[in-house]
Amino acid sequence: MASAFRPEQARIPPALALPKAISNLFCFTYRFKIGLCQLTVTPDKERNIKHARKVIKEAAQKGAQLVVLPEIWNSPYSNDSFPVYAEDIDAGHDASPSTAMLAEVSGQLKITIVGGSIAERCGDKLYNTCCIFGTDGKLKAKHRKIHLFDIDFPGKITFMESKTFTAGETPTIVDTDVGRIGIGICYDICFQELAMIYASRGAHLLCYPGAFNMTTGPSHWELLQRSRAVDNQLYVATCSPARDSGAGYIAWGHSTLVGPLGEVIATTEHDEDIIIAEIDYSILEQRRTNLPLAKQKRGDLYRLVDIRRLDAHCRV
Ligand SMILES: NC(=O)CC(=O)C(=O)O
Repeated sequence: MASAFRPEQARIPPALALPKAISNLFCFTYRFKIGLCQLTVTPDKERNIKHARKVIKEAAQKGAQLVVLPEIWNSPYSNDSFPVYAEDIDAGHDASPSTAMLAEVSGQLKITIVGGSIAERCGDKLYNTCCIFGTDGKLKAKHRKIHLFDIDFPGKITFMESKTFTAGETPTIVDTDVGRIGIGICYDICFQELAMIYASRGAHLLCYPGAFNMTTGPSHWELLQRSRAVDNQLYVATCSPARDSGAGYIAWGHSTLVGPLGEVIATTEHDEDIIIAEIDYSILEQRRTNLPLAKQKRGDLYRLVDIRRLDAHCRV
């Protein structure tokens, strides 16, 4: 069933156990294929852009209506590289060849793209930024990573994204032809409140372009995705770069789609791959009827506060 998504309908909070008769009135693209492109990334930016274009086309040929790319897919993941590869996304296509390619290809193929992330230059600041393009090739939203990856596992990995990046200030939830999508970048997945805010605003799917590593990957990557999905009763999709054992930062890989009961629907190992998997939003309603968490919450005892009034940033 593929028809236009009606964002005004999606604003209805997802507490969602909607009666079938009502949900049948909705015009979401209820069932569609998602493509998670676990790309190899090299120091050659031009090659990375060309390669991403080719792989996105392949995913679309395999039926993907929504394509997701990895975190920092056009450059190595390092504080030395971010300033060198950064692009001024708002300054037009010449200043941002990576997002120019995403705009072109999404419009040409009439697909939605959650464009992983790239280093964005804005004045004297750098951000780790995800651009979301609609089926008309237009930029629908930009998410700047809110939680910077500053961690220290002595003898294993220390990384300080805040050496180069500034943290974003705005949660991003976006209405697309393939539903209402909450966006986070990698470390953003560790913060449950962000996912809860998205769920409370009617998200069907959370997309996290990410690049976990050989320390955090084995212990946290799948666990966090399944937790965000089962706690919020929605789909969660992640997309990592493929692993390059010779790189300064070694990505874990294992891009994954998780369903609303926390079940892994599709995943892969660490090599380059395209995961094509089906999403069916009609099961959200059913799962939330089976397990009516939203109705059973004790709002008299605890409550989530949306300090930044997320609706103001919801671009439709
Ligand atoms: N790039 C990251 O933000 C990595 C991350 O979050 C991790 O835990 O690893």
